[in-house]
Amino acid sequence: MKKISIAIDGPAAAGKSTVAKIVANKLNYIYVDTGAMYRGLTFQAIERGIDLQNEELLGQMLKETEILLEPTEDGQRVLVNGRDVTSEIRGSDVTNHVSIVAKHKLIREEMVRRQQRFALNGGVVMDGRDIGTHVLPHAEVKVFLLASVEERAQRRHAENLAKGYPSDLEILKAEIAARDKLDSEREVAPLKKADDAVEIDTTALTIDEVVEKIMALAMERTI
Ligand SMILES: Nc1ncnc2c1ncn2[C@@H]1O[C@H](COP(=O)(O)OP(=O)(O)OP(=O)(O)O)[C@@H](O)[C@H]1O
Ligand SMILES: Nc1ccn([C@@H]2O[C@H](COP(=O)(O)O)[C@@H](O)[C@H]2O)c(=O)n1
Repeated sequence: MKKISIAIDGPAAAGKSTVAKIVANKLNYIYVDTGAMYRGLTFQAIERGIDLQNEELLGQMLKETEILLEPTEDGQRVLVNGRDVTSEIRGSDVTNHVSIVAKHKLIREEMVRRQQRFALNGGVVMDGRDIGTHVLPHAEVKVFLLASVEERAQRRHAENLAKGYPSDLEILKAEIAARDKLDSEREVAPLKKADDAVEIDTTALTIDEVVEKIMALAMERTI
């Protein structure tokens, strides 16, 4: 069967990585979480005390930084220069600063180059903010996942509580909205639905229902 590329974009906590992982497993494709790459770089910059507005310095650091995404049983491991930072990059410090790092042109150009290399042979499910518009503009399947900000915050809140992390629903909602605003309003490759993407509002859909819809699109384009 032909191996295609599937691009999944959308705002924060819309369910992109959850469904992307399941679809990739079902199709035996590789899964690329591009947000984890921006998060990995942000983690390292914060740790080194680098000014996140300093594009030149961040760009230089990225050139010297290897970011690996390794598949595991239940998801993926993120290695930054060989160091496992999988859980550290999900912390609130990284989450609340990553959009500053991700707005820089130099950073995006290099990240996009690396992401395109992952997809060279097809057979990839990639999620992010600019996959359908910039990284894989020729992807056979493009999906733009949406859900209301209340629903997204509620889902993230439930996830935090299940993991035993402290969580405040109102703070989460404000953080998600702030990140969406930065990601949508930046000059370079903003969060935006590609003209040819299929929009799926997941507010009232289960994970399985969303997966089914994406699998149906994939089957149409694979045959
Ligand atoms: N359709 C759905 N119904 C209910 N819960 C969902 C649905 N899709 C995803 N979730 C849950 O919502 C939370 C956020 O999902 P996920 O991490 O996949 O979002 P994301 O878009 O990848 O987020 P981010 O952009 O912040 O990386 C998770 O706890 C996930 O289990
Ligand atoms: N293609 C992408 C992917 C992510 N970003 C930026 O990274 C942040 C974290 O992404 P998550 O999917 O892990 O939440 C996101 O808010 C963006 O700032 C991006 O710019 N492009």
